[in-house]
Amino acid sequence: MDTSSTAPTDTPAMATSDTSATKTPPPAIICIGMAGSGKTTFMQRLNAHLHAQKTPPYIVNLDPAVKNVPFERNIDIRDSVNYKEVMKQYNLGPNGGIMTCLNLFATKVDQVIGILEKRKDAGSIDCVLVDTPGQIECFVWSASGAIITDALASAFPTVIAYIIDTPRTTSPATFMSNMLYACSILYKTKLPMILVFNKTDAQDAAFAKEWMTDFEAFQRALRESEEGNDEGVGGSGYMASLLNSMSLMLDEFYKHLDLVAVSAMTGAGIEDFMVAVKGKCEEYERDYRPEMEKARKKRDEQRIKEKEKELDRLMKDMDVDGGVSSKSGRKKSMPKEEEEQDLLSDMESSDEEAGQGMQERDEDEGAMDEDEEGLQARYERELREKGGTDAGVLQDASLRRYLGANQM
Ligand SMILES: Nc1nc2c(ncn2[C@@H]2O[C@H](COP(=O)(O)OP(=O)(O)OP(=O)(O)O)[C@@H](O)[C@H]2O)c(=O)[nH]1
Repeated sequence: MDTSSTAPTDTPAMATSDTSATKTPPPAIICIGMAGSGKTTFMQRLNAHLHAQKTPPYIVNLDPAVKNVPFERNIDIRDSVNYKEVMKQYNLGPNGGIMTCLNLFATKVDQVIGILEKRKDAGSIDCVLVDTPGQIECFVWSASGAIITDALASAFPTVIAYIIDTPRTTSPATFMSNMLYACSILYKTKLPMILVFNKTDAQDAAFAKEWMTDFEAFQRALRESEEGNDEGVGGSGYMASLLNSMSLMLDEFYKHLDLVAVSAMTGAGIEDFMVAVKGKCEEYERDYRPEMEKARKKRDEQRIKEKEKELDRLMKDMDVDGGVSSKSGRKKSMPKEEEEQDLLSDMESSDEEAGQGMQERDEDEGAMDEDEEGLQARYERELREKGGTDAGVLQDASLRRYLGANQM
């Protein structure tokens, strides 16, 4: 298979002048957002900002389908897998191609984390930036996306930056859809999240801040859009009441989020974003890491228990526990039901040994038996019809031998 799947290579990140920064672990920022929300532009702006601060980030591109990336990457999925070739070889569409590339890349995630950890230990990383495919579900809802995110989160304080296209979110319906998506990503990844309202040079994000902090303001906007027959709300009472109940439910969710208004185009709000990242990293260390470690410990314990159970079962199957004195012997301390079950299987096996159990029929063998029987019956009938013993026939030594052999 020529998917050009090679080990990820990294381009050395510039060593920072201030190695004291390594005292606090560098954050990993995973940029997720709908297609066209401005992830790449945002990363480009962030990259420029961090370079200006003399803390250049370590950049990982996980979008195999992107054509031009306007900044230097240290690790690029496109160096490991060839998106077009994957599509051709597996006969896939664009989304299937992206998912397969991510799956192939996920098999090398240990190497990627190894590279990152080496750089972290050397103190040459201040921040890891990860760009993801615009087909959000390919990353968020795929097993490989979860593997990559988990691996990163186990090595670095990881923050999700959920990029939102502000001008396209001004209607209560699209706003709510976006919030639900963010909520599901938070639930899926279980990582701290920052809502990045991008393109604020084109549309102020004040309305979003208001809707997220003042439930009544959102209700008002809902009513207005219903009266104005807004896109998605459409005068149907059902949609408005659905949004209404959802906004109540999401009220709790908003409390766990930071909202930052930025313009990737002009650079406004980037500093606020970095402050929010710092806050989320503290939150990660305080709340998320202990939870993650608890979950990992539980998973390991569960795995050990399952292994012990398997081993126990295997030992029983092999009679290593000494519970059986002989094949037909009674088994020590065995519950009645189990004993019956075991007896049944013993019977089955002894039947099999005696050749009475259910066995596959050998067709040739059966045909031969029938032929032999038929021949003997035919011969006896012949004898009877010819009046008992036909000297001529019985004198035939070979036939006598044949009859004798069959009557034995
Ligand atoms: N006005 C304005 N336009 C922006 C801003 N950020 C991005 N854009 C524009 O939005 C469009 C999409 O930007 P990208 O950065 O390619 O978006 P993306 O999310 O990476 O796109 P995919 O990777 O294809 O999903 C481009 O035309 C950008 O110029 C911004 O802050 N303000």
